[in-house]
Amino acid sequence: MCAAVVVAVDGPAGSGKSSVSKAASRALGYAFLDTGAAYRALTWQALESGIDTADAAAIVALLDGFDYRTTVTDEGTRVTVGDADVTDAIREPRISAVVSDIARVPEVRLALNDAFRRMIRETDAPGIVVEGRDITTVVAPDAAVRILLTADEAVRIARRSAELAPGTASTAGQLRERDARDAQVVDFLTAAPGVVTIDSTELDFDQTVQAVVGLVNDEQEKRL
Ligand SMILES: Nc1ncnc2c1ncn2[C@@H]1O[C@H](COP(=O)(O)OP(=O)(O)O)[C@@H](O)[C@H]1O
Ligand SMILES: Nc1ccn([C@@H]2O[C@H](COP(=O)(O)OP(=O)(O)O)[C@@H](O)[C@H]2O)c(=O)n1
Repeated sequence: MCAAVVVAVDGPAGSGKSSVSKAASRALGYAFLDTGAAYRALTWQALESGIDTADAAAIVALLDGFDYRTTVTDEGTRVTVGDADVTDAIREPRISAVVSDIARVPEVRLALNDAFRRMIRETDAPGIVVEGRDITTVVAPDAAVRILLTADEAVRIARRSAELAPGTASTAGQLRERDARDAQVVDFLTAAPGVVTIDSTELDFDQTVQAVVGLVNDEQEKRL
């Protein structure tokens, strides 16, 4: 039994899942778990090992020695695989381009989901905000608060483009293709029963964070 309040957040690429969830977790004094970082780190490991990401058997073979860790520092969360700090590398477009290959392998999802559930159980914070694609439905369907964070595609592409150096066109194509491929594996475009949709298309960043924090506070009040 997990004593922490679990806040599950799913949504498509660029909807604000990680930045909004991180800020909300800070405001609430909760821990934060970015599940996409683990899929990205395993992808980094595959590319580093010269493995074709379409080779599911080779990817599954990587799982055994996959030494994935996250460390919270004053500068933010650092992600390491073995001795390598991959915090920045896992955000590179070369990773985004093939991460969906890795995420569609059932053995990968089972292994990572087990690890995520363990991290949730072991948190010593009063709550934890967990974000990804299947948190509300598969990883933590019994979470106290379950949110689908969305925004119109054009807005998501504009936000993502503003972060990355390459032109909007390639960002747009990659984001669309990744969402389409990911949606074949898990449904993060429609809210499952009991999941609250927050559409941030017309909200600025702070308003979106406030919407998440408000939902959590409302839920906490109901439980008192
Ligand atoms: N409501 C919002 N208004 C404006 N910018 C936002 C909003 N939500 C997120 N952003 C910005 O959009 C970008 C993508 O957000 P991110 O958290 O990386 O999305 P995701 O994790 O869903 O892919 C970030 O630069 C973030 O600061
Ligand atoms: N719970 C999750 C989280 C991520 N993923 C995969 O990991 C990739 C990277 O996730 P991410 O959350 O870092 O992606 P962004 O939305 O931040 O761009 C996604 O495109 C999915 O392929 C997943 O399948 N299930």
